[in-house]
Amino acid sequence: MIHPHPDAAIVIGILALQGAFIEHQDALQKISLQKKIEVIQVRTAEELAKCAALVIPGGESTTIALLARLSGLLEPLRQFVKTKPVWGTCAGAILLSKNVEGAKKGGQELLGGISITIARNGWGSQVESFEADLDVPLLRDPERPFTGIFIRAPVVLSLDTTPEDPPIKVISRLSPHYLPESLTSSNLTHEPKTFVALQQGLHFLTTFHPELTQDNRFHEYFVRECVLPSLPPPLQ
Ligand SMILES: NC(=O)CC[C@H](N)C(=O)O
Repeated sequence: MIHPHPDAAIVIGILALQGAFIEHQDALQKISLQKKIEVIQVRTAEELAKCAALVIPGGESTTIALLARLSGLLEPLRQFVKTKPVWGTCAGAILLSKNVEGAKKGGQELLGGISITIARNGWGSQVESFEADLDVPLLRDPERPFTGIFIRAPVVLSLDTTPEDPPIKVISRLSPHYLPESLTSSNLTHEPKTFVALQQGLHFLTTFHPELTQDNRFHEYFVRECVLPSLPPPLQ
């Protein structure tokens, strides 16, 4: 393997087919870790090939998948997910899931990557969108809650890991009282439905929109815990 120069910037792509990709680009560019980060917008397989990691933004997962297919990106994205870190936010979280409920008629193209079943629009339509303070014990300044912005957000229905899969780590969960009646059940404390930020191996998933706040601690977490560990030495 040819090791990139230790001072080479880490190229992180933002899938820029549809949705809130500019906000992710702004948030990542504000991160000051020990490595330089170059953020590029990805619309082609050639641009994807330049990336060490990828963020799939919020938007409409069916539209993003359709545009990915039309632009010849769907298969390159599926291959990328097999070896490099990907963070999916909201619609991106749906695309990163192995299974989806509430998909559009005729089914929904997914990339896989995180072994969960997720429900599109789990809280309902736009009018059920909400904000919630999240506990973030693994982020910088853990005593400071993170404002989660949930816009027609998906809900994690189940963790479907097999013995061969990396374990799923819950990074942040929602207080059960935010769950809609339709999703509540007796044993809420360990319900996957309260899990709103998950990590599995190098992949990361948030069902809300960190990029719509001025708080880039989730962006820092993704780079520190998913991107840097995926790089060949001495870049780590
Ligand atoms: N804010 C969002 O990304 C919404 C996701 C959208 N409801 C979907 O199903 O893809």
